[in-house]
Amino acid sequence: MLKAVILIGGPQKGTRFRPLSFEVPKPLFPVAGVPMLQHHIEACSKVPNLKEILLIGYYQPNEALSRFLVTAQQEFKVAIRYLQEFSALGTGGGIYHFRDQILSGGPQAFFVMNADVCCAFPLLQMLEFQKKHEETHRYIMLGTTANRTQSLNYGCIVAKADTQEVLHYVEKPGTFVSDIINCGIYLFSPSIFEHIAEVFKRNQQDLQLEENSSWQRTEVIRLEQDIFTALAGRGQLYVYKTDGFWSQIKSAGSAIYASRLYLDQYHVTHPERLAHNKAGAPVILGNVYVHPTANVDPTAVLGPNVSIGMGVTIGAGVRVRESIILHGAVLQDHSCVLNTIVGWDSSIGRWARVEGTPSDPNPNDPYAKIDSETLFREGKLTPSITILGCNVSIPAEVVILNSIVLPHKELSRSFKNQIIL
Ligand SMILES: Nc1nc2c(ncn2[C@@H]2O[C@H](COP(=O)(O)OP(=O)(O)O[C@H]3O[C@H](CO)[C@@H](O)[C@H](O)[C@@H]3O)[C@@H](O)[C@H]2O)c(=O)[nH]1
Repeated sequence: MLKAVILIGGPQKGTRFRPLSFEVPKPLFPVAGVPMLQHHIEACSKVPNLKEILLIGYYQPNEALSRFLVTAQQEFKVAIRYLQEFSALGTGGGIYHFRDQILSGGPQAFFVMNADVCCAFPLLQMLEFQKKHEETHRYIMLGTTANRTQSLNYGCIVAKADTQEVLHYVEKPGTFVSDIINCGIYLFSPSIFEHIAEVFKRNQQDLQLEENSSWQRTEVIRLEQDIFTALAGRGQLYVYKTDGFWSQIKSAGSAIYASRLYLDQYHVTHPERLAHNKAGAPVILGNVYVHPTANVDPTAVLGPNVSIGMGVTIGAGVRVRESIILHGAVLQDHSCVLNTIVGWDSSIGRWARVEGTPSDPNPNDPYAKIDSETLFREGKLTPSITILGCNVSIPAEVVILNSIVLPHKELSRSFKNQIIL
């Protein structure tokens, strides 16, 4: 029997996702028409004998999460539970704290996945890789190739060329270590907890020596720095390299990029989710997802890379490209929306133009990843995609460019490169 754990983090971690994470926990933000987490869950549901998925995080239980769990369990016919950490315990501390729940029922192995990645999830291949070398391959991490500069933003893996044994692991190094990076998806045998227990005990001893020590700190354990670095070179940790698509989803801009990757995958996995050109329907360019309840005027032009949410209304002559339109939004006649996320229930007036600047990876570098852009550079807002928070109202005939608009704002004029509070 197998299990899977998805590390969903908690509220303060989603800062690069504001103002969207005000409304919905980041792991539930829709990517290619479905909550980010649903892609992980669907991949797990295709693994034979995977009996349970545990979401571990420090969000307060909330209605959106509970509703999602109920629907996902029904749709994917797999048990899913949310386990709440009392505070952020780190990527290793969370699974250690809930080790009894993970190990109940006696799984031979379990997957651990970061929630904020988008990926083809080659879980079956990882399992096969482990099975082939049962004696040694206790812990497998998914790796992919990045370019030299960007590799510094990730966990870097040096592996033996023939066996793929991890010889050296450095989390976000200061100088170049390796162009193979950690994708944040692992397959562990239960014995991983022995290694985490060692770190836990060491933390305890260290804290006993300190004054004003806090009990909580012994429980904070990072898989990357505390476990992988120590396991490297000991013949137990291996990397399975994938050439499939992979990206982090840290910022709102990367959600649009991740949507593009998943929409492309829908040609194989969910062709029914892709809109097609037909008589009396809007013009579709490239990959577009339209929720069945959306009301789109046949003279609108959508795509490429557009996701239209539940109950959205799109008027005559509207143009949408490289954007996510969240549920209940209204795009009035002849408005134009490019490289933008339009928040829930927002409305864009007639002939208005809402536009952002994409932060796509360099298309000429096959290993380039999306940069998780910082909000400000040299005191100025970096040009990025435009984000309208929920219930924002944009008047007719204005231009909103490279801006972030906080929820419930009623704008009265054009704006450029601004955060509108
Ligand atoms: N439950 C729980 N989850 C957490 C916690 N801290 C982080 N997470 C979750 O763990 C994942 C990793 O988050 P970060 O700690 O922010 O790390 P990172 O900068 O994304 O880097 C990690 O992922 C990269 C791939 O995307 C890796 O390259 C890198 O090595 C590392 O594993 C995210 O899904 C986040 O929600 C925690 O205390 N508790």
